Amino acid sequence: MSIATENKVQIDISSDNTTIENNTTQKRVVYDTKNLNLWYAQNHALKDINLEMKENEVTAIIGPSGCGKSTYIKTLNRMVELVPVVSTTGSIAYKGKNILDKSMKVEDLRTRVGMVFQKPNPFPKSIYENVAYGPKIHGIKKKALLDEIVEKSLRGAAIWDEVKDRLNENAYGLSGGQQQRICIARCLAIEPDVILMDEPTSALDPISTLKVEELIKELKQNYTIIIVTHNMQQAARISDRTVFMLNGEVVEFSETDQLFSNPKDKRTEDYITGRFG
Ligand SMILES: Nc1ncnc2c1ncn2[C@@H]1O[C@H](COP(=O)(O)OP(=O)(O)OP(=O)(O)O)[C@@H](O)[C@H]1O
Repeated sequence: MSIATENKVQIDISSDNTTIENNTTQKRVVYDTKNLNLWYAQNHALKDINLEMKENEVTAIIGPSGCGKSTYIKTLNRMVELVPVVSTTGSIAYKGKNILDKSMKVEDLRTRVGMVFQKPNPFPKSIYENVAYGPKIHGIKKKALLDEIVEKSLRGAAIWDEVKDRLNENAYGLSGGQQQRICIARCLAIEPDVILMDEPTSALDPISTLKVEELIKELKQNYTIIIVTHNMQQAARISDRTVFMLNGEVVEFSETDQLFSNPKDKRTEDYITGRFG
């Protein structure tokens, strides 16, 4: 069943997943955040956040230091709960289910949602073992299947050609940029739907950064990507939509081209033109 509205937007309500359809796109909403508030003890770090993130898109989150970017992205896999003083109100629906609900098993969520961090953090193991680790934990034991997953994931992370002859070497022997792509391969090996990236290139040189950016653009064909970045040029280069946050609030959320060329809010304009932050 669908509801057609005057501006030809159709909302499919036949399943528990919301689909927004117009003449050119039909993309499912993967994360639907509604009235999210988060406190670290008394510190009100996220204030009434309302955001929709769609499948096969890159959503960038930008804003000055301390505005809540990392806090928000870490609520999307509930990593933020590792801080004991955290409390929340509101909801974050992931494919229709509220992940903040205590009945949601965090292990299940994290098999669907992978995360790549600011500093490459491979395990002190071989390249092969880094990538095979997740599938092994999920019970895959057959060597042939593990080999297949490792190769597919390394190809997916655009690093297979660089490492295929040294799979048994320690991942620490790779460059920072290569290590970050190993971490992305490790993430792909568990076949997530979503990849969260918290400043994934901030520790990388410009050439490695470019490779990871190219990779992100390719990965969005199969994954939904949400990336926190300090680098506005990066957000402009790789994302479909951009969120601008300030003091724990979402100031503006729109298509990336629109946000950078024609911001609606004066505070967004001031930030992207370098007047503060
Ligand atoms: N573990 C924590 N315990 C207590 N307060 C925290 C914790 N992490 C973040 N905060 C507070 O939450 C607010 C938002 O911080 P957050 O790290 O999310 O911002 P950010 O936009 O990611 O900043 P940056 O760009 O510097 O990484 C800040 O006031 C910060 O001090």
